[in-house]
Amino acid sequence: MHHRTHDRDDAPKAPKVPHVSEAAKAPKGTKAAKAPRAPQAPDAGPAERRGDGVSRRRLLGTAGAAGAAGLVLGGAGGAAVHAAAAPDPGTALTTVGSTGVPFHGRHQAGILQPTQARGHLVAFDLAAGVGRKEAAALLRRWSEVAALLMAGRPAGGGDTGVALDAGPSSLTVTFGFGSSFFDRTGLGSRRPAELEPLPAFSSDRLDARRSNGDLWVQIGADDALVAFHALRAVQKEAGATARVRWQMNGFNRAPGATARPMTTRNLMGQIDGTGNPKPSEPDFDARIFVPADGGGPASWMAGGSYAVVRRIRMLLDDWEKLSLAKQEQVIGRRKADGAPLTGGTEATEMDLESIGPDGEPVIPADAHARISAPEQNGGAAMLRRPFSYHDGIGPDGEPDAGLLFVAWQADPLRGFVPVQRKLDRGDALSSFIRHEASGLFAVPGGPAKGEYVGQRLLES
Ligand SMILES: C=CC1=C(C)c2cc3[nH]c(cc4nc(cc5[nH]c(cc1n2)c(C)c5CCC(=O)O)C(CCC(=O)O)=C4C)c(C)c3C=C
Ligand SMILES: [Fe+2]
Repeated sequence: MHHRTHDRDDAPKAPKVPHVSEAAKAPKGTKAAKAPRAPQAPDAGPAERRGDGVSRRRLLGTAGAAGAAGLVLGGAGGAAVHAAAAPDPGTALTTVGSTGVPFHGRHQAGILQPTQARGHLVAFDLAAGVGRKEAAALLRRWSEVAALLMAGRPAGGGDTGVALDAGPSSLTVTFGFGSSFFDRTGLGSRRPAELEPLPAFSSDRLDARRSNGDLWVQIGADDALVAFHALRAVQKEAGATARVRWQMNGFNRAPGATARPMTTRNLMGQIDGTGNPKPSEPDFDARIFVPADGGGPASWMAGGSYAVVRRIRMLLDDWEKLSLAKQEQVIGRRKADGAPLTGGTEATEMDLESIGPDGEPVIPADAHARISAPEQNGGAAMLRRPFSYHDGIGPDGEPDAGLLFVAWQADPLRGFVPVQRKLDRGDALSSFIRHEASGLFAVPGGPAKGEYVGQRLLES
């Protein structure tokens, strides 16, 4: 299978997918939304998502034509599927499989890229007796395998073959360090102040066994087998050095599922991601990434970011009993199109001053979108890049489903913490959600070529 890469000249050089025009080649960098408050990169729909200038309609046209050809040739739906792996490169159905993300770069992959259709979040604890040297060797092995898999290549000796016929499918593998990693490896003096444990919130119902961890890996791909393959490879490389502490599996809308590029929906049915900071905004980098000028004990974090991970259960049986109008009041935005209750489109700014004929604010005082907005929190902002999850029905007879909330910021004290403090005090959504697990991880900047993730911490 031929692979395309999103951007950057350090990407593996591979032939392009035939039938995708030159216009489909990815421009450098992540494309920024143009309209104010437009959906930002991680949640934008396929054309924006890929940053490749191929319109959704155009992709559909390609897929439609190739699918039809498969049906004609094979005479069955299954044949159309197999056409993607057939030797004739002209039969590619879409670019979903062939799209790759570079492993090397200023930031690790898996932060700025659009959320993928499938995700795995895994925390590991170092085994007893393991120290800095073994941890460094593990990060080196993990980096090597991630680079191979993200380029659509096998993991090396003993590859399981699970992803054999697929391209990289926008696979990203992202690595982070929990606070306990620094104690375990004798690196306490290098622990960033930003990794100070999150404060307790009154609504927390946290399960310690599914929280935190020495190391954290986020895997995302637009194909479930590609994601699983990467998960197994990462677990295998952990070997005797680290063992899984917890694992959570998530999903998002598949690219191409909607008729036009759209911000994704969560399991409550809301368009979720609209208010995210946009890479085009002047303060985006400062809000999301650690600056290079540190020079202190945590200067190894330059270009990195802090990931707040929360497993947030949705109390769907209760939520689904609410009328549409009530649901919209809880969020402050319309369910159908994500527009603020004060009108316009999804891209329109909320008018937080607007008063309705009943004398009440049109966007209620306890509406989630009002309370969490940066202008209500001294400018605090984070890049939300979540996966939904569904683990069947819980012992309480209710769906064990919700959001694997992953928020990225340069400093949790200027991102997640002040916003969650405010939400904890009076968010209308809080009756319908429960925070069940939590983690905070330092995610270093991306590796340069020849480097592994975390090398600047582990070898200097
Ligand atoms: C502490 C941070 C946040 C938590 C926890 C959180 C949970 C959570 N949110 C939704 C659904 C929506 N959130 C929306 C907006 C929004 N949420 C946060 C922060 C947290 N959310 C922020 C900073 C914002 C943006 C506010 C703004 O600038 O306008 C929305 C509206 C659409 C959008 O902007 O994304 C929805 C819907 C759920 C379901 C949830 C927990 C399960
Ligand atoms: Fe939210």
